[in-house]
Amino acid sequence: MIHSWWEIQVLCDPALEESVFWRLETFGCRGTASQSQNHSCLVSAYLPEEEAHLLDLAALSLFLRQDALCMEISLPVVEWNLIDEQDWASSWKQYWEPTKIGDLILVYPAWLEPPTESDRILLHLDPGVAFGTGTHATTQLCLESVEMRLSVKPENLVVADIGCGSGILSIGAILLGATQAYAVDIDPMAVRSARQNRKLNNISPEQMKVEQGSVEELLQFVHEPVDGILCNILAEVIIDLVPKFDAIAKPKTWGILSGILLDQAKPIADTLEQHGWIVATLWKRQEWCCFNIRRS
Ligand SMILES: C[S@@+](CC[C@H](N)C(=O)[O-])C[C@H]1O[C@@H](n2cnc3c(N)ncnc32)[C@H](O)[C@@H]1O
Repeated sequence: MIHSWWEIQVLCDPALEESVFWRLETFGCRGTASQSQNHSCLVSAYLPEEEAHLLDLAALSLFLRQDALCMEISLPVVEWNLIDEQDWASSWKQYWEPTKIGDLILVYPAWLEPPTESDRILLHLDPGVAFGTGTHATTQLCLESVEMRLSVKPENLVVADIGCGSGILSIGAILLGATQAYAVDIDPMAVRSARQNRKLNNISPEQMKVEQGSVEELLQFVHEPVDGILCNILAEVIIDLVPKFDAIAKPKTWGILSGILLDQAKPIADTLEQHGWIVATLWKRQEWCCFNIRRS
């Protein structure tokens, strides 16, 4: 069966780019990518046809225009077209390039010939329809925090990756020295993508277990509390998940939470405090922030 996708393209002022990413992500888009075009920015994003009606797309366009009006910048041009899965695969891949993250990782598109020599650890990735190419600030903040946490070379470190998307955080953690990662995502397409990327990076299914679900499902296969929790999901979802972290945490467990807009930081911090977590550091990039947390 041919699967059709909406290709949504937004030509906007670069100042609007982060809002556009956020709106598209909230809308449920996958494979979001951007490229510079003269003094503008072209953001492309993809969504299965059955997940949006024309009216939804029109409303999205209206929100994007309202965002630009509030920021007093030029209005974006928003267009959408239906394309089939094969076109989708080639459409967005052309915009994605190898991306350095932190001091150690180089995220490398799986369809490009890898360099024979590199002073970085190569993380091979084909996210398919899943979120997590490494180009988004929220993923970068997470991976940089993982690098910082693992710089002390801990032994037998186990992480849980909630909302794994392409698996980029679990794979990154293992390449940086974690012994074991448990990854879950409610989206079956993300589960498929994370498993494929695990294979691309020569990681065994035992070392990186990937299952469909969330914290509840994680509990069925994680029998010991983990050392680190990685979670890059929208703030509203994180607020619901924080009370469930207890079940997989021990007194020294740390967490890295991303996907949080700066103006959502306070409710997240309050929720964490109410559930026995301390915000150790808060890293910012553009309008996003990433919480490094530990038990109080
Ligand atoms: C922003 S993406 C993050 C992907 C990847 N971890 C990264 O850092 O780039 C968020 C992912 O969380 C998943 N998700 C959303 N709500 C969830 C929940 N309650 N439990 C588990 N996964 C969830 C989505 O399907 C999506 O793949």
